[in-house]
Amino acid sequence: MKEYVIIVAGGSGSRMGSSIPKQFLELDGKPILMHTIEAFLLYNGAIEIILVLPEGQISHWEELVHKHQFSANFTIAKGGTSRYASVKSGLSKIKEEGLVAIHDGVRPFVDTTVIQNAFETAKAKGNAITSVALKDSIRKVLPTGGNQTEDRTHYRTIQTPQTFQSQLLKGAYEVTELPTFTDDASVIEHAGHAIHLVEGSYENIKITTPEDLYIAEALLKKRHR
Ligand SMILES: Nc1ccn([C@@H]2O[C@H](COP(=O)(O)OP(=O)(O)OP(=O)(O)O)[C@@H](O)[C@H]2O)c(=O)n1
Ligand SMILES: C[C@](O)(CO)[C@H](O)COP(=O)(O)O
Repeated sequence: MKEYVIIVAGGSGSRMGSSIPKQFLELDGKPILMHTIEAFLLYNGAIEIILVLPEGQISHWEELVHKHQFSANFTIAKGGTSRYASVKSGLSKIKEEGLVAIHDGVRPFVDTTVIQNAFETAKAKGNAITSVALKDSIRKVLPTGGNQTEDRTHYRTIQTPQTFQSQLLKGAYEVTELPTFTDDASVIEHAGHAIHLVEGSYENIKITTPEDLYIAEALLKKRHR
């Protein structure tokens, strides 16, 4: 079955507060987004890559590709004003049926085992959503004020890749966008499908706020040892 990955990098990175979108910040002398692309090429050198970029940053990306002599093949799609709109734009580039992984451009430490497991489960069950167990205790903040303890074994932290049979995902993305959608699992759940969780990795961090860059540097150092 044909394999695609839509790498969503259409955001502005407001929580990072950097002068350029965080997906273009350098780690080990190379933009974060290039590390993410390479992680998928390591899994499958022939995977079809769709890269979703902010419309106003496409020429900046092209300059970076030139500067770093980055030779990967990819199709560019224009990002939207929400993650949902960006994924939808990426999906419009898929013409042939297959399996599609949706992955955050700012999760460069995803490894081959996680990607492979997600594709295999999606092939068998229709979808595969990577997740990890919570490490901290959690409390629920009540609308009436106050808070109460919750059993953390009832919860999982959700990551990407989130992988799907392409027709199933395209169908689900025809529904109206809800403000509560923060990932693709929510979209297909809303369309009535059961979600299949697969194991992610604690190293598969989403680079979101400035301190995540220190964690990213440490993870890179560990990999180079
Ligand atoms: N309109 C958007 C918003 C987000 N994303 C992508 O979705 C991923 C996860 O989103 P997040 O970490 O929230 O990125 P930003 O939206 O850029 O960050 P922030 O919410 O801090 O502004 C990122 O790779 C981001 O580029 C996207 O493609 N299009
Ligand atoms: C898709 C995601 O990375 C799963 O954890 C997350 O939902 C993205 O959320 P964000 O608010 O766009 O960072």
